[in-house]
Amino acid sequence: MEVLAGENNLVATVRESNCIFKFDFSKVYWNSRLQNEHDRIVNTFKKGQFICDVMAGVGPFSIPAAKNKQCIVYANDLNPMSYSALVENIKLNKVGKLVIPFNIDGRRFVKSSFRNLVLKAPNPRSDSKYQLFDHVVMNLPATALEFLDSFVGVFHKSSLFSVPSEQSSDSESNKLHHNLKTIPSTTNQSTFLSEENYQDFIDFLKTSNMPLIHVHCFSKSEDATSDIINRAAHSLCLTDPTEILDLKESSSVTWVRKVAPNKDMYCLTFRLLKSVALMDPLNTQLSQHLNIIIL
Ligand SMILES: C[S@@+](CC[C@H](N)C(=O)[O-])C[C@H]1O[C@@H](n2cnc3c(N)ncnc32)[C@H](O)[C@@H]1O
Repeated sequence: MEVLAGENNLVATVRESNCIFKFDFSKVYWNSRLQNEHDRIVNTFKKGQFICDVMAGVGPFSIPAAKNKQCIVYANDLNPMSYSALVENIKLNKVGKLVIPFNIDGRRFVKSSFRNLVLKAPNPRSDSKYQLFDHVVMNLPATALEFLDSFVGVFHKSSLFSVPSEQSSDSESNKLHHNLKTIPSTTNQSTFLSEENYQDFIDFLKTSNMPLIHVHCFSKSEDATSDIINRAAHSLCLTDPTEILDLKESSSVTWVRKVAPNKDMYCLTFRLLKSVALMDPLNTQLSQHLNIIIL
């Protein structure tokens, strides 16, 4: 983007969904054509739910979710400029008690935020013993389907209880949890590390709703639904793509907008399968590696 005439200043203040967003157009992503899509997704959230916004930008899903639905949102963006604008917009909209901002890669964010939420249990807002996200939003249409591999094994013992190789995200989230008064950090996290507690968590999962994932993508295919489901299934290590659509009440492929004559943007919504979340990520990586060698 370039200024052709007038002051060389691309800082804008925009109103959307009862919220204010301030950002520098030349440094971050903003598209007012997505307002309907932002509203459509946020309208599916129920009051007080837990949201994981993996590619949050300057906050057009996260901030309305907090301000209009009182959701607790873990909001992340890899671009430091987006992160700074997100932090400023959290302040502008006075949702600092509900939105926790992060500035790390999306894959790492999925793993660490899922683990942190489970380990921060119990949730004082509900009777539930452990807390899971209710919704995950992934709006990076060019590659977000590939990021679905971060959910493989996200609740496997090794993902939940091993010490992460990079500590920064955890210490940052611990610091931020102190600001988030609605979820006090637990003092005795080590109790979750035992075999017995992991079994307790597995029993909890048996009767729990898994998160709904809303992942944006592009497709040029005439049969966009099959194209998108096949690509998602591949990232999720599913041999049968129809498994994604098994839970028909919660799965859908929604057309969002045309971005070029032969290219459309869609949103795939599906409930994370327990079998995917509990897969052993090491075995999966090994079998994928072996497949590559054999092929
Ligand atoms: C299409 S924009 C969407 C932003 C916002 N959700 C919205 O609807 O306006 C995609 C965002 O993903 C961020 N991003 C790109 N790669 C990323 C990654 N590996 N991890 C996390 N965020 C990433 C970009 O900085 C950008 O802000």
